[in-house]
Amino acid sequence: MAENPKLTILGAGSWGTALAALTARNGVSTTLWGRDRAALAAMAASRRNQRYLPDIELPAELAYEAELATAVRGAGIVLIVVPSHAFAAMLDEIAPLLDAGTAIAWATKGFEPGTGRFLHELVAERLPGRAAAVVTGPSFAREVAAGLPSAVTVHSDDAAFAQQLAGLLHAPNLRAYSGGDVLGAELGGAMKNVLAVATGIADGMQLGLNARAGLITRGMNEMLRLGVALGARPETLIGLSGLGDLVLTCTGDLSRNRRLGLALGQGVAIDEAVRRIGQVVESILTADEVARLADKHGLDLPISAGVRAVLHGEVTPVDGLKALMAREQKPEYPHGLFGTD
Ligand SMILES: NC(=O)C1=CN([C@@H]2O[C@H](COP(=O)(O)OP(=O)(O)OC[C@H]3O[C@@H](n4cnc5c(N)ncnc54)[C@H](O)[C@@H]3O)[C@@H](O)[C@H]2O)C=CC1
Ligand SMILES: O=C(CO)COP(=O)(O)O
Repeated sequence: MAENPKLTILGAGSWGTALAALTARNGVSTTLWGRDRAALAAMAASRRNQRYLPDIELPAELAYEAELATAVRGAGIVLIVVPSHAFAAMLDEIAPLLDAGTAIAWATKGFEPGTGRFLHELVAERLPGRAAAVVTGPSFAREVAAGLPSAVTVHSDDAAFAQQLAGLLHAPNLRAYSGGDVLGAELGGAMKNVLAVATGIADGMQLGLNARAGLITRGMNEMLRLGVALGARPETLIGLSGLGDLVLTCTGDLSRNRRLGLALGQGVAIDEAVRRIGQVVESILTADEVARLADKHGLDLPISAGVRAVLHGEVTPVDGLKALMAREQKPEYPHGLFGTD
């Protein structure tokens, strides 16, 4: 791959725009594609993403392209940052348009809705034979775009590609690490969104700081048990993509998933809460897929299951909490630290 590959970012929401601003500021030749031509033209003219990051001035070096074929042509790396429900269709759209050597990366957090398949599985199936990497970690778009200190991680089976992409993202105020556990990195980034709803609900109900810490810790335990059952490495789950993003999203009010929980805990109806947030809230789809994976592996993940039930209106937040508190008393680690013995 070229030493200074052209980077094309697909998805001009908050995170796609923030990443594009970051790499363009880093001197990487970056093109941003979004499906909304008018919004993209307005961004090019004003150098602002008025809807998603209105306070951020975008770098003059950032290029915009509304034609998908033109956007991906000649790209060394295509980085996909659309919501998970649009991910598979995005892969199908670009498949016939990509140059032979173009590598694929994604910063989407979630699974294929309805199947529980990981996004890397979709990439391997629809764009076989290409270097592939996930970009994840605790990183609110607005803070990255504002240049506040952050850390992310890039995982790939291809160590050289993970290292190369991390190098393109690495900046004076952004530490980009790399690793080789794609599944673990994806699982943490997806599952923390569900757990953020749980802590949001507890905080919305004003249950106190002890409740929040208990939920984060037991939520981490659920992530470890599911992750290890699926083949993730425990160290990935206690790293930036798992624990790091869990802490951020469970405690930071910039999180849309946490804000959904806060609203539900305050008695707001789910449709109204989603309308107020006005951006993608991945937990709504991810909660079903976590439940599907847990069932498949015979795991009882009570916090994640409770969030799913609340999101489906099967229980109220109050009853969901009562059910969690009424569970049998038991050892903290009945099956060993990672549920492996
Ligand atoms: N915002 C953040 O701080 C972070 C977001 N992420 C992840 O990045 C992904 C994207 O999230 P955001 O940019 O935050 O969402 P957003 O709600 O800010 O923007 C979503 C964008 O996706 C576009 N979009 C929706 N459906 C599409 C389709 N079918 N085809 C093409 N584009 C489509 C929308 O037009 C919009 O530009 C999510 O999976 C999210 O979990 C990951 C890390 C940080
Ligand atoms: O993934 C994120 C930060 O790392 C963004 O979280 P939300 O999608 O909950 O806003």
